Amino acid sequence: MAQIIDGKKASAKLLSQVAGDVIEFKAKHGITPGLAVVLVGDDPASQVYVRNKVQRAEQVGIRSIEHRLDANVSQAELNALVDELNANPDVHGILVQLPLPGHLDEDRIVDAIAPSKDVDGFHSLNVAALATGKPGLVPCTPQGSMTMLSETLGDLTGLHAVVIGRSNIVGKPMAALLLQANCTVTMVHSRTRDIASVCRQADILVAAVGVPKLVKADWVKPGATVIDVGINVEIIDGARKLFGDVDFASVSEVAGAITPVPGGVGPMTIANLLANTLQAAESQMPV
Ligand SMILES: NC(=O)C1=CN([C@@H]2O[C@H](COP(=O)(O)OP(=O)(O)OC[C@H]3O[C@@H](n4cnc5c(N)ncnc54)[C@H](OP(=O)(O)O)[C@@H]3O)[C@@H](O)[C@H]2O)C=CC1
Ligand SMILES: Nc1nc(=O)c2c([nH]1)NC[C@@H]1CN(c3ccc(C(=O)N[C@@H](CCC(=O)O)C(=O)O)cc3)C=[N+]21
Ligand SMILES: [Mg+2]
Repeated sequence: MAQIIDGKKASAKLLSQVAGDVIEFKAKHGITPGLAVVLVGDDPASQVYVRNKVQRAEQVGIRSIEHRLDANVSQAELNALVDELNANPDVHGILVQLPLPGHLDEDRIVDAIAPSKDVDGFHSLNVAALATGKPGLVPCTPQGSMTMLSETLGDLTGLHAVVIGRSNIVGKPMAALLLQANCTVTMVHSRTRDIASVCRQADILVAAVGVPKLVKADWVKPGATVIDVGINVEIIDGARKLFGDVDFASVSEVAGAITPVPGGVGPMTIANLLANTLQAAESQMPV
């Protein structure tokens, strides 16, 4: 039976570090770090995440400001809000919850955010910084996954990491961080041939797909470390249940260590968002 990597515990540790650093920041600068969360439309799943983010922010002493916009908001109206938040000195971090409704251009909105306030690390300049190993804001989910990997495995040098999924928000930045940590990195996706046999070579297997229970026991090398990023919601007998991209019941009998869903990557994502907000606030202070 695999070791269960406890994301709640890891996130509690990071949150308490951030809370301490926020106290220092306030004492030093006399202001409170602020995070603006922009939610367009009324998708219930997004509302849950946004509520979680706002609650955790308050717990660590970060002021959070929620902006809810109608699903029909125009590109110009959303851009105007982002411009206003960019100019507001009380706002140090800006997160626009994705995905946006289809009539809005996600790339243009993300690139409208001031790079120094881009706590998701999705702005083109932060993407470039990550790709070239320069300092910048790093996406929260991959960052949180790396922390759990390091705590589980120590130095990752030379390990073969396979990342399933190539999205800009998870798969690609995850691969960049693994490469930076000296892993040999393979990316697989919906067009990969014989995906099971590629995954079976992995010492580290990261699943960021959005297909419930896609990864089966025979995709996993015995003893491998499995990071399950997937958050798939199903309603079973009227109750809301979460599933990862990994078939936890069977894979946990083969893997050496595995993150559960819920209680794995999700809580670490939020803790890293708040760590990034503090980092962003620090970077905006006069020297
Ligand atoms: N825990 C957390 O904090 C977070 C969780 N998530 C969750 O992670 C998952 C992935 O999110 P995201 O990256 O945004 O998703 P996207 O839909 O943007 O990307 C999914 C990727 O998976 C690939 N894929 C789809 N089906 C298959 C398949 N059958 N076999 C192999 N590859 C496949 C796609 O391939 P192709 O490119 O070829 O289409 C694509 O690259 C979701 O469940 C999401 O909810 C996301 C963000 C944060
Ligand atoms: N701009 C932007 N940035 C994001 O970081 C972003 C986003 N858009 N859009 C959606 C995805 C998804 N995401 C999650 C964050 C926390 C949990 C989380 O806390 N999950 C809990 C369970 C929460 C529940 O009950 O649903 C857990 O896994 O234990 C899940 C998913 C961030 N995302
Ligand atoms: Mg996506």
